[in-house]
Amino acid sequence: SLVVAASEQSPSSSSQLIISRFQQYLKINTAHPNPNYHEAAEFILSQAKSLSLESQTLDFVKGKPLVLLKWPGKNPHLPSILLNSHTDVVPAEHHKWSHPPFDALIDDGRIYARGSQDMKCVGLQYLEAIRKLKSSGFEPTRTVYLSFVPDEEIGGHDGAEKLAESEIFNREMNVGIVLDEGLASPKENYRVFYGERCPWWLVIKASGAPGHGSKLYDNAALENLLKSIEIVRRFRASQFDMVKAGLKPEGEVVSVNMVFLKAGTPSPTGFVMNLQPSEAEAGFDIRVPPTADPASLERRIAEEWAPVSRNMTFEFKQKASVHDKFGKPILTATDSSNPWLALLEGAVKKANGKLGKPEIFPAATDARYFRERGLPAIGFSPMANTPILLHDHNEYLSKDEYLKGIDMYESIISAYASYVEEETKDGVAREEL
Ligand SMILES: CSCC[C@H](NC=O)C(=O)O
Ligand SMILES: [Zn+2]
Ligand SMILES: [Zn+2]
Repeated sequence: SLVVAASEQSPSSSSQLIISRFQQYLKINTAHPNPNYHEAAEFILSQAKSLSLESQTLDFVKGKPLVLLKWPGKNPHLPSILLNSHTDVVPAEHHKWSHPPFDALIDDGRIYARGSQDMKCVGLQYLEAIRKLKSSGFEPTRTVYLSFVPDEEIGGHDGAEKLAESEIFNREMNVGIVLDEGLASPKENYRVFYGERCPWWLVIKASGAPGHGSKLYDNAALENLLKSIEIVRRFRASQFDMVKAGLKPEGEVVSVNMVFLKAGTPSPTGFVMNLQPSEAEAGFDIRVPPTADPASLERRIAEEWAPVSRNMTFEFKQKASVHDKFGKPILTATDSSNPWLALLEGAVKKANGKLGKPEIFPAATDARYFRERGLPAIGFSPMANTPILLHDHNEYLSKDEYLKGIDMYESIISAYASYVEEETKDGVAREEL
């Protein structure tokens, strides 16, 4: 007979099912500003049901469901593992893509879709790895949680931040380690992150006397703003030069990029051309490494970028703290005090992958909300030999890399969920087993 039982399906047809589930998730349009969170939550819940995972939907904020799944461990007293992923994606300019961003079409082995790298891949890879572990009979010693959170791309305030400060997180879940997103790697090494830069979104404003377009005079608003922009650009170049010279990795310098410029007196045909405006402003996306001195950067902003002496003011639209409440940089330990990094490395190796040196993530992720609470959090998205296309046009992930990533998580989750030897250096058990 041509009928084949599901359990006897060839590896290739089971791969096809895995890929088609990924496509299904990618086709749900969860782009801002109107993400379809409801459909994404339904999809995740249906996957959880097929895996017999416990599930609940947390409605911290109306219209923004956060799905929490649980795979109970044999020893519920051990700290649990949290596998986090965000369900939202950034918008796409449809007409600039070679393949529509929410059709998840496959071309030449590549799956094209917004979210294919950032980070629907990871969310579903966790689940596919659990599917494989379950069918192999694996039983976790530690409890494994999975959180599918909204709003990462707009700051995470109604998503991961709410979860991290919730009653359930702090009283019930007893999380000991968090895995969250990383970045693709164009080389054969996977990248791994132990911290991230803090976003400071700065707006500087200049004001000055208006004047005739023909008049040369000091302290015009635009003149003053341009002086600041020149100074900011010099600083930007000094930071970028260190990266170009190989003196510092990308995550360890301050980045400053101008993201808007606003000035001029509108007219029906554009702007009034013979009037120097009385106000001008510019916006900057600044990223501050946890290793930088935030006070000296703030001084630089107040004294050089927006000085009162040039009639300038400034305001932060976003200003994440670089230090924790003890004044220490918010970083996950990379030494032997943190067993999870070595476990990750070993697990990746076991699945025939290679891990690069731990880095600081250049942008922001939800991991910071967990690190702020003193928990170790590691950023990792298993995509090697892949160009970094997050937030770009034609974001894609190859089928093969996606499938390989599932093997990585199978190895990682089994290592993490089985890990019990938590001992201090003198051999005294730190936890009661
Ligand atoms: C202010 S939080 C912004 C978070 C966003 N994260 C991913 O791109 C980022 O811009 O890094
Ligand atoms: Zn992301
Ligand atoms: Zn993103």
